[in-house]
Amino acid sequence: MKIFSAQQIYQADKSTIQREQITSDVLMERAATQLFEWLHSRLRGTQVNVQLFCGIGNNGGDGMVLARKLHEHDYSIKVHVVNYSERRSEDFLLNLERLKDMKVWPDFINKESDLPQISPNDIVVDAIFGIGLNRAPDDWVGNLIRHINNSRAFTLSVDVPSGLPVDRNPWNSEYVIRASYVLSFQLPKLVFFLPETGIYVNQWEIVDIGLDPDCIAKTDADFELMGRPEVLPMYRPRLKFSHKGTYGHSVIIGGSYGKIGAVQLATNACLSVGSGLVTAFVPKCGYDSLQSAVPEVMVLTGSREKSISEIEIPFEPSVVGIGMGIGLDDDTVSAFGSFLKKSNSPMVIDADGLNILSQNPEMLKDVPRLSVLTPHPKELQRLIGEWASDFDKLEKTKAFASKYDLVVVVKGAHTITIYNGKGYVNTTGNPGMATAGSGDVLTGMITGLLAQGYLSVEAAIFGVYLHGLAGDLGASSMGYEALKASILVKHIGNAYSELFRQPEMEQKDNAH
Ligand SMILES: NC(=O)C1=CN([C@@H]2O[C@H](COP(=O)(O)OP(=O)(O)OC[C@H]3O[C@@H](n4cnc5c(N)ncnc54)[C@H](O)[C@@H]3O)[C@@H](O)[C@H]2O)[C@@H](O)CC1
Ligand SMILES: [K+]
Repeated sequence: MKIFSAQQIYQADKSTIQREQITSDVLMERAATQLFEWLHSRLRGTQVNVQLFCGIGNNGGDGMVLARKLHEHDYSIKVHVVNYSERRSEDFLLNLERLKDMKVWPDFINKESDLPQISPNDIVVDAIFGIGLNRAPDDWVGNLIRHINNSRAFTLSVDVPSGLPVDRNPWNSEYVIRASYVLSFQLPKLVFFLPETGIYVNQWEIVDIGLDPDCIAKTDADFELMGRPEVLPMYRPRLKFSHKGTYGHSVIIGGSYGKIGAVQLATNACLSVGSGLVTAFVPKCGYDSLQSAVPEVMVLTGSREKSISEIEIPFEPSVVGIGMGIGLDDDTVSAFGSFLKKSNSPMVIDADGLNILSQNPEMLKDVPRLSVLTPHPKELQRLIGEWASDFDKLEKTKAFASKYDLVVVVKGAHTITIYNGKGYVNTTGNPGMATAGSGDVLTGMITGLLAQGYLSVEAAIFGVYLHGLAGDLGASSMGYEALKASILVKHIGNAYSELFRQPEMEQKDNAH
C-alpha cells in the first residue's frame, strides 16, 4: 500500500471530486460515514458519553458529520468546537449548520475557556487537526490536547492524531494527541511507522473512502507499506525439476573466538530460507562446533585460530553474507577490504562488516553494487552520521544508498528497506525480536534468498517480512520475552506456510 505525502493526498482528494463530479462535502460525508460505521459496529448503541473535539478545518468537518450521525442514532454526545482560527473551512461550516439544524449546539472552546471535564469512561473523538497542520498548536490548544491525554479516556483520532504533522517531528511532543486508535483515510501515513512519531499511535486502521484509484496508481510514492499482498508476488516458487544447484551456494563469512554462534544462526537461517548449499567460512576455533551444530553446512576455516585474517573461497559462491561476529582485528579488517576488492556480485553485509566500513569509508567504493547492508540504528549512525530526526535519517540513508547503489535495511520496529530513492516499510515483527542474534538470522535469510535468485531489493523486503512473520509465529506460542534467535530460525518454514495460509483464514473470518 502506498504511503502518500499530505500534498499527494490533497491531490487524490481533488482528482476524486473531479472524476466523480461530486462536491467536497459529499466526500466528507462518505469519509465520516465510514467513521460512524466503525464506531457504531463496536458500540452497538451502548450508552457511553462520546465527546467530540472538532477543529475548524476539514478534519473538524469530519467530526461534525460524525457527531450528526451519532446523534441520529441516539448516542449521547457532546460536541466541542476548538476555535483556533477564524479561517473556517466551507465544509466545516456547512456541517456545523447541519448539526445545528438537528438542534445539537456545540460549545466553542477558545483561549479563555475552561477545560471541559472528561471522564476516563468517556470516548473522545479527536478531530482537531488533520493533515493540514502546518505549525505548532497554540499553547491553549496544546493544553487542551494535554488535558485529553491526561483523561485516560479512549481516544479515537480522525485521520491522524491531532498535533502530529505528517512530514516532520512535532514542534512540541506534549501537544500531540496520544491516540488509542487512529482511523486514517485511504492510505497510511509515514509517521505511524517511525520510532519518534509512531509512539502517538497505539493502533491504526485504514478507512477506504474511495479515492480515485487511477490517481493513486499513477502517483509515485516515496514510501510503501509492505503487507502480505505486496510481498507475496515476490515469492519464487520451487520448481519440480530442480536440484540443490538451482537454489544457489551461499557462503557465510564471519565469527571470531566466542562469537561463532552468530555464524551458526546465520547459516541455519540461510538453509531454512531455502539456499541450496551453504558453506561457512570461520576461524579455526569455529570448526568443531559448527560441524556438530549444523550438519547440513560445509565449513571452511582460515589459517588462524581465533579470528579471520584472510578470506579464500575455493569456488565461486552465488552470494556471500559477511560480518556477523567477525570482529575488528587489523588483519580481519584488511582481509575484509581485499575480499571486497575481488568481489563483484552483490553480498549481504552486517554487524562488524558494517563497522569496518564506517571506520574505513574508502572501502565503500569496493562494495559490489546492489549489495544489501543491514544496520541497526547505531551501525547506521556510524555509517551515515548523526541525524536530526527520523525523517532526516531516511533522507540521509536514501542519499547514501543511491551514492553507492546499495540496498540499506534500516532495522527497527518497522524495518524500512531503502533502495533507489524509495522506502519499503515492513509490517511484521514484534518487540520479542529485539534479542541477541536476531540480526544474524536476518542476514542469513537475505543471503539465502539472494542465492535463490531473488533480486537484491526483493531479497531484502521479502526476507525482512518473513523474518518478522517467523517472530510473530514464535511469539504467538511463547510470548515476547522467551523468543530467541534460534526460535526464529525454527519458524521460518511456518512463516512460508503462513504466507499462503492467510487468504483461507480471511475467507473463513468473512463467512462468520
Ligand atoms: N483529503 C481527503 O482525502 C479528505 C480529507 N478529509 C479531512 O480533511 C483533513 C484536512 O483538512 P484541512 O486541510 O482543512 O486541514 P486540518 O483540518 O487538518 O486543519 C485546518 C486548518 O488549520 C490551519 N492550521 C494548521 N496548523 C494550525 C495551527 N497549529 N494552529 C491553527 N491553525 C492551523 C491550516 O490552515 C489548516 O488548513 C484531513 O485530515 C481529513 O480529516 C476528509 O474530509 C475526507 C477527504
Ligand atoms: K485528528
